[in-house]
Amino acid sequence: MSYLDFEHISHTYGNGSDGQPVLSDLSLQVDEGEFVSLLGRSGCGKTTLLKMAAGLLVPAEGQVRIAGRPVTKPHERIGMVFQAPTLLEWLTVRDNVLLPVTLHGKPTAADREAADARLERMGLAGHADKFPGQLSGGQQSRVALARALMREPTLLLLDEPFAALDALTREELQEELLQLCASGSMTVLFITHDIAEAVYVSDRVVMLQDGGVAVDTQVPLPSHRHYKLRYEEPFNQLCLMLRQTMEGGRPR
Ligand SMILES: Nc1ncnc2c1ncn2[C@@H]1O[C@H](COP(=O)(O)OP(=O)(O)OP(=O)(O)O)[C@@H](O)[C@H]1O
Repeated sequence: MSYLDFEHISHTYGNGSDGQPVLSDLSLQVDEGEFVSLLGRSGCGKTTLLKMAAGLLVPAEGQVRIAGRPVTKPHERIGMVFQAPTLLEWLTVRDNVLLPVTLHGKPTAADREAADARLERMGLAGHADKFPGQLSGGQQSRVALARALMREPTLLLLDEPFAALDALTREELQEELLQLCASGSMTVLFITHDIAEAVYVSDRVVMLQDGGVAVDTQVPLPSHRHYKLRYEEPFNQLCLMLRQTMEGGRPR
């Protein structure tokens, strides 16, 4: 069943995008529990679309719906992670994870326990009382993910969350993200520039081009992912097709 709907979205920013539409009559449906990656050249409108899903930007034309309801403001069951972990340096790791709760009131002992449990799940037990500056980049990304999951979002929006990490840490975080999403109850929209990352983590890959959807393909891989899949033929064929489309070449 469709959970997140972009219906005939068109958007122009004015001066910032030279008056050209960034998105032009784009429609896209994401099912409940589906993990969809958005790929596309820099500036094609991926973040614009994500901001619309988050209720941070209203499309000039068209409508975004979550569970059938029009999105007009930020929705409380949405979790977001940005490229930079955007942690508050003056708060401890635990208090950063608690931030979505703190914004609505004083955290209870149960909230603090829940934050610690999330940190433990992300391999960060023992780091709760540290400050973000005392953590590595990968650990900070894990804290940002734990924070996004704190209020058990139904929709997780990720904007290149692992872009600044080294290749192996990035792969570890991809695995952790897949485990976190394994229950299948959370719908995920994941922006990345990395074709292999998009294919590895997703049920479906959507490529944006010229303001619309250029490719919308299911990922034909078993739902239980294992790193060896990255070296197999179906994985590489799909990566090649996406790369050729992104380069403007003809898809095979
Ligand atoms: N607030 C804004 N004001 C004006 N123009 C903007 C604004 N935000 C984005 N743009 C422009 O809209 C276009 C799409 O931006 P967007 O950030 O959605 O692209 P993107 O696909 O996420 O890019 P990247 O992969 O580089 O992050 C770009 O040309 C950008 O310069």
